[in-house]
Amino acid sequence: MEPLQIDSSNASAATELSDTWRSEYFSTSSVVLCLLMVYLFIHRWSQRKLLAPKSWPLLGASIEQFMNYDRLHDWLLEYLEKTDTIRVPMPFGHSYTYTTNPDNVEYILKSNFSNFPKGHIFHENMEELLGDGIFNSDGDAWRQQRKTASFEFASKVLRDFSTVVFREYAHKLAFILVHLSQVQGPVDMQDIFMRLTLDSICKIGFGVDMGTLSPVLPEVPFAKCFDQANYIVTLRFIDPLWKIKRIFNLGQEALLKKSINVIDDFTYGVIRTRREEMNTQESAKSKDAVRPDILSRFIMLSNDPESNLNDKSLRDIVLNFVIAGRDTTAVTLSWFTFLLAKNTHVADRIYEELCAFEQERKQASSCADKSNQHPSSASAPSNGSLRSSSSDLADTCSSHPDLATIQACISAFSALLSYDSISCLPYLHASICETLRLYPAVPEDPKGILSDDVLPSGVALKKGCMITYSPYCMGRMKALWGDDSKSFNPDRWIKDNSVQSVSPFKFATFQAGPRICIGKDSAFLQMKITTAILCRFFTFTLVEEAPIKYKTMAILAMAHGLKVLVTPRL
Ligand code: HEM
Repeated sequence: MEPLQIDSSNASAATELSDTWRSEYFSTSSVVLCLLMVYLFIHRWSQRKLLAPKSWPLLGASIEQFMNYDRLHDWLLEYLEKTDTIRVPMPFGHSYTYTTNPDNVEYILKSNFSNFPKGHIFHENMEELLGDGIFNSDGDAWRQQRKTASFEFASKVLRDFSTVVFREYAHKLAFILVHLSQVQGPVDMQDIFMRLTLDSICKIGFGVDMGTLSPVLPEVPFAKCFDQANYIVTLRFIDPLWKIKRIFNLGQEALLKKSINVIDDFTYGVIRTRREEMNTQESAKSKDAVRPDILSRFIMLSNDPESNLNDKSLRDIVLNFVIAGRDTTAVTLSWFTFLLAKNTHVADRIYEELCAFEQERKQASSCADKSNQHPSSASAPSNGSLRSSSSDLADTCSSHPDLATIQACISAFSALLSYDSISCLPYLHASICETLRLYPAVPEDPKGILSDDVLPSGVALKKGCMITYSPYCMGRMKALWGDDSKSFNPDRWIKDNSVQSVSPFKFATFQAGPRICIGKDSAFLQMKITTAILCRFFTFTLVEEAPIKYKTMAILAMAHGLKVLVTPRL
């Protein structure tokens, strides 16, 4: 066989061609690369004076945001301290604007309210968890729920019912702490507060006894899945790929699906039970059928075909009230306890206020008892003659602090706490406000933008993007609270021995305007009753090795809980 002949002139031509092609390819690539570098350089250079996060083409500032996700609020604060409104560019030309300017906040929440609904981005991101509930709806759907819920919250029946429930559960909590204080080792107060508020909102909201607040601290799959779902839907705000992950049921989105199933099973179960109770002839006749809980009112409303309320709407309503009533109050109580553990002088002042309150109340009730027995002798009793059996008990408590007497003291003290009586605890109230200033339960509150707009500070807003006012950053701004804005100082709230009200557009922790938090008074009622008992009977010591930091999600929860040592105090 003839060997294959290679035409050497053809081969060298081919080599030459490929060399030329290669060198052209490399030089073109080098030019493109250089142009890209120049473009990137100019892109970044043109932003050198920008006080907001700098962007990259196509990606916006998402890399920087992702890298700071665990400390998102403080990352924003670093920028917002330089200028009160910033634009954070996101991938594909989208952007989030953040503001801490009270005039802007008033404009968004009140003056031009109709241009800043929750919007479709928020609705879409939150839909699996919140559905079309009050937190996640606009227009008529929101108005209808707001009207019914406002009516409920304004009722004295609900207030009285809530007071009894809050007192009962706070009392139960204190007994559990007495028990746990005898056991060596730290207690996770955030977990306990979550149980407290879950049990109370389920009782007040749906008339259901959950029993999660019990000395054995049982596992609560609903609560675990609820927290997981809350975290994952918040993550969607910075993850441009979440929809793809949802379609293919990948990663966090797969976990979300599982969590939602558990949540739904629980919620539909609550609705079914309540509906059955209301439908049975026997309970319809009993006075229990007209329980003052929120779900019962909505179920009654759903019987009217014009209301358009079905089981799915009731499910959404239930979950929205759980997120509203459970997490917000529990995390505030956790941050409050954390701040007291770090500021023992504040804990001591609250304790003194509560001891004085206890003394006064006992004297007042003793006076009332005496005047009931001897109406003619009501005018001038001497202090010495006013010793009631409960103050005798207090003496016993101090001298013999065994478990049974501590518990008896707690019970006697709890009985003094009512809606009216707790209104005269200014320092305690101020300490809660101060906690909410530094650690607002809803740290960032985003709104959609319906049409192009300009904020009072002059910043332009683009239709379809998002504007967020940041209660977390606002609470820490020197420009709003002075040089000591980052320190915990309840006295800043007090003038002439009473708590000063502050504009809700500056202290925006409960939002403001037409969508202001409906449960604000209820939250204060529960927080004051609970903290009064806690501060009167316990001290809390932080456990060194446990770092306290927040987890970035819709609610400002502590990432690793709040591990403390609890010591009874008499
Ligand atoms: C420390 C406790 C609380 C804080 C800091 C707080 C804060 C807030 C904030 C910032 C909003 C506006 C959220 C948004 O943009 O939609 C809100 C709304 C709301 N809150 Fe609260 N909240 C607290 C407790 C409660 C409680 C205990 C309830 C009821 C049980 C409640 C019921 C509601 C409801 C129903 C809304 C929706 C109002 C609407 O959109 O019209 N909140 N709350």
